[in-house]
Amino acid sequence: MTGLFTAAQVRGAERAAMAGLRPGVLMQRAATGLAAVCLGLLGRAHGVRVVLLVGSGDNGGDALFAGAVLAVRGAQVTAVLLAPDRAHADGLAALLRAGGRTGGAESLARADLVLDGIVGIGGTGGLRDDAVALVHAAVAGPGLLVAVDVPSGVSADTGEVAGEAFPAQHTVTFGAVKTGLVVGAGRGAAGTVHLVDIGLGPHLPAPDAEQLTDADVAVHLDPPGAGDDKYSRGVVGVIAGSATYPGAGVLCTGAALRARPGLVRYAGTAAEGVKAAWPEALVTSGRPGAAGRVQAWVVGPGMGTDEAARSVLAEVLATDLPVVVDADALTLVAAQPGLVGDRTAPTVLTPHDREFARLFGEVGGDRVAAARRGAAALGCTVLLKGDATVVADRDGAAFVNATGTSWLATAGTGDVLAGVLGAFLTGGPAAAEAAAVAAHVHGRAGQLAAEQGPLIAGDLVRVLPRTLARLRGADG
Ligand SMILES: NC(=O)C1=CN([C@@H]2O[C@H](COP(=O)(O)OP(=O)(O)OC[C@H]3O[C@@H](n4cnc5c(N)ncnc54)[C@H](OP(=O)(O)O)[C@@H]3O)[C@@H](O)[C@H]2O)[C@@H](O)CC1
Ligand SMILES: Nc1ncnc2c1ncn2[C@@H]1O[C@H](COP(=O)(O)OP(=O)(O)O)[C@@H](O)[C@H]1O
Ligand SMILES: [K+]
Repeated sequence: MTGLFTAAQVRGAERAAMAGLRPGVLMQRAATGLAAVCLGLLGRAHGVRVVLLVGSGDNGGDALFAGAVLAVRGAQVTAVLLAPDRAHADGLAALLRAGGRTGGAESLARADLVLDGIVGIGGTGGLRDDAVALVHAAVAGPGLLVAVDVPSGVSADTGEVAGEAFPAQHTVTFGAVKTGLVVGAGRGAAGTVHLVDIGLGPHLPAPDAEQLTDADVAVHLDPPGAGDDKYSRGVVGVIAGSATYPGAGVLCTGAALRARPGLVRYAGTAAEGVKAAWPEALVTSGRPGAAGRVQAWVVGPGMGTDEAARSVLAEVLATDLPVVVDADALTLVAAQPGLVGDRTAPTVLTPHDREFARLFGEVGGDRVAAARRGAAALGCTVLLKGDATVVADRDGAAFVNATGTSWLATAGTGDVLAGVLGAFLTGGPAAAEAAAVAAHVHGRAGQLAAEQGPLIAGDLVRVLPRTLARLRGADG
């Protein structure tokens, strides 16, 4: 797992680490690591033009010391100081000693690399006007955009951008990954995140949220053993689609079958379509109770929101089985929250932003807090979809998904996610982790399918076996 941390948590760890170190050591580690990443990105230093955007805090200090390292290696380094009388004095002296100089924003027009040291974890509110003007000039220029610790303008804690932010292609972050680099608008502004170890590890508290790695997911993908049969692999029940629109039922059932093949039962009005597409599924057009025993239900995609759908949903939610509540079922729960309020078995709600708003009010800029708010309000697990899907449990535990591709923004991919999630809910991990595993697998399937060009939802189902085989082989 990759821990995600808030600015306050990182500052606390910094204080503890500093207690045993000479002043300035952590900044030297940060700046040396930053310069090494820049050298790696540039391929060489000699003759390369580097421009530093320098605010008056330690973030600017990091940029100045890294600039000094690059200048010693032969780079032409120019520091643009936002507040010349308040720039980090030792950092500026080091840069000048190394042959660097100070200059104006016009240097950005010829930069090979721009280091954004305007503001890091000490930022508050929207980026100020003078900083915004520099960011615009950097974007207009040809340089590779690299943020120091956090792209200026991004909230390190939440990923919110109040106003504008430095649109980094790479972010070199120190000590720990901040939550705001991987979620919401911050994810888009951060580009590729590089973590530089500055020795905070032993001093960091439990993380604010977590990201699963391929290896974390692989432990939940054991192949069947000699003693397994179709029932022991988990029985998923799917209620999705309608006679007129069977697609959601076909996608959801196919995803459940492909994700963790054991047994999938389908109950609903898309029975004919599902039977034709998936002869492996046990299909009934009757009510959920007629489907036979299942270990987890997926209910909602394309099922409609009429009284018949409401009554089917109520029947499923009245069981003591884990349930994935998706799409139309979310609309029904928004109208009647009591449907899930009394459940003790795991319930995972999987809204996109509009569905979330109907249930809990607008998502807002802090997506992790929003998911936590929803989970606490209904005592459920909430999987909030997005380019970085967030999972929050009712106890506050949270995951931010690290996989995926914007090619997933196409109809029906959510139906596939619901089916995959149903499959993982039948065994193994607890609800929140199952949801995080499903989002991870779904994102990897999207990446794999997108290698062949634009994907449609059915492609995700087709590549699921190969996705799982690849993940099973993951060792880190
Ligand atoms: N923690 C660690 O382990 C380590 C931390 N390290 C580094 O220290 C950094 C934190 O440094 P920090 O505390 O000095 O704050 P920082 O991010 O430079 O911000 C303060 C500056 O921003 C300005 N400013 C504020 N808001 C603004 C806005 N909206 N728009 C524009 N400007 C704004 C504010 O201006 P002022 O309010 O003072 O006028 C002041 O100039 C951290 O991110 C990392 O890089 C590493 O060196 C080593 C280990
Ligand atoms: N821009 C994007 N980048 C990455 N993933 C996305 C993006 N847009 C949507 N997704 C993912 O695609 C899926 C869409 O689900 P949903 O909105 O329910 O669509 P549908 O109802 O058509 O199935 C979710 O898993 C979501 O996280
Ligand atoms: K920065």
